[in-house]
Amino acid sequence: MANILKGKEVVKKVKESMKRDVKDLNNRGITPTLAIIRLGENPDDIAYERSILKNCDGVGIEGEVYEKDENISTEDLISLIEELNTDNNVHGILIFRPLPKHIDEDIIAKTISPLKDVDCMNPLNLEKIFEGNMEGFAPCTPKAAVMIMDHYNIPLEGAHVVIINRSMVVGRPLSMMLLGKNSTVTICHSKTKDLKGFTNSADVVVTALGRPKYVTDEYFNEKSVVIDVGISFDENGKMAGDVDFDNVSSKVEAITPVPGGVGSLTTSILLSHVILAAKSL
Ligand SMILES: NC(=O)C1=CN([C@@H]2O[C@H](COP(=O)(O)OP(=O)(O)OC[C@H]3O[C@@H](n4cnc5c(N)ncnc54)[C@H](OP(=O)(O)O)[C@@H]3O)[C@@H](O)[C@H]2O)C=CC1
Ligand SMILES: Nc1nc(=O)c2c([nH]1)NC[C@@H]1CN(c3ccc(C(=O)N[C@@H](CCC(=O)O)C(=O)O)cc3)C=[N+]21
Repeated sequence: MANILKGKEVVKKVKESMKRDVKDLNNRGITPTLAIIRLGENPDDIAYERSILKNCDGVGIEGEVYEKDENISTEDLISLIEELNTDNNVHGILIFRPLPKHIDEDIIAKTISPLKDVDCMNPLNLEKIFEGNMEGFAPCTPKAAVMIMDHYNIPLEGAHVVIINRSMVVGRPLSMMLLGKNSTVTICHSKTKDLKGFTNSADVVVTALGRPKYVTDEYFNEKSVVIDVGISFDENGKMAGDVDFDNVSSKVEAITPVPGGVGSLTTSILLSHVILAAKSL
């Protein structure tokens, strides 16, 4: 049976320091506040929003949702972000991605104030990640994946890490963070030939396909470390990762569960960034 890399232990550490910081901020009359912009009804976004709001309550952060039609114009979205940028009661801004196809993502990313950019969308913040500087607002999901591996002492220096995902939320920034850890990184995606060949020869495999239980034991060897970022819901509404946990956990060295893995830590890291923003504004 594999070593189960639970997010819970890391979440606990992050939450403890958040509670202390919120108390200090409250004493100064500040309630740390996150503005969430959701365009349309994407189930991935709604799942994240639900988790964020639940966790906000637990630590004393105010979560405000700005739900807009997915057909909103780039101009209207820019106006909303500019209002939030100048609102002194808002400390962090999160926009769910991917954005609708007609929106100019470059302009939107540049519009978010770098000081409120809690999920690292602005190129000024992203640049730091590309340079290997992980201070400040690192993208929350890649940061969660790296923190879990660090917590459980998974060696990353010199390790071959295969990432199945090339999105701006997960795969691309994660590859840069792992380069900063001296890993050798391969990014795979839907056009990759012989995916199993790559994953079987890797030391660590990070999956973020968004396909419940798609990845089976044939993808791994006995020494594989498996970090499952995928969050989907099966036909009964039950949360599932990309990896067929029951089938894979009996073979590999270590694996993150879903729920209770990377996703839970992503949410806590986001909230810790809101507090960081509130402390520095
Ligand atoms: N745990 C957490 O905190 C988070 C979880 N997620 C979850 O991660 C998943 C991915 O999210 P996101 O990056 O936004 O989604 P995307 O749809 O942008 O990314 C999916 C990636 O998987 C690749 N892919 C899909 N099918 C296959 C396949 N059969 N073989 C190889 N590669 C494949 C795609 O390739 P291509 O580029 O060629 O299309 C793409 O790069 C979702 O389940 C989401 O809910 C997301 C963010 C945070
Ligand atoms: N700019 C942007 N950044 C994102 O990080 C981002 C995004 N857009 N769009 C949507 C996807 C999806 N995503 C989820 C994260 C956690 C849960 C989740 O359910 N978390 C649970 C626990 C899950 C578990 O236990 O594993 C919780 O925190 O309580 C779901 C979905 C983030 N995403």
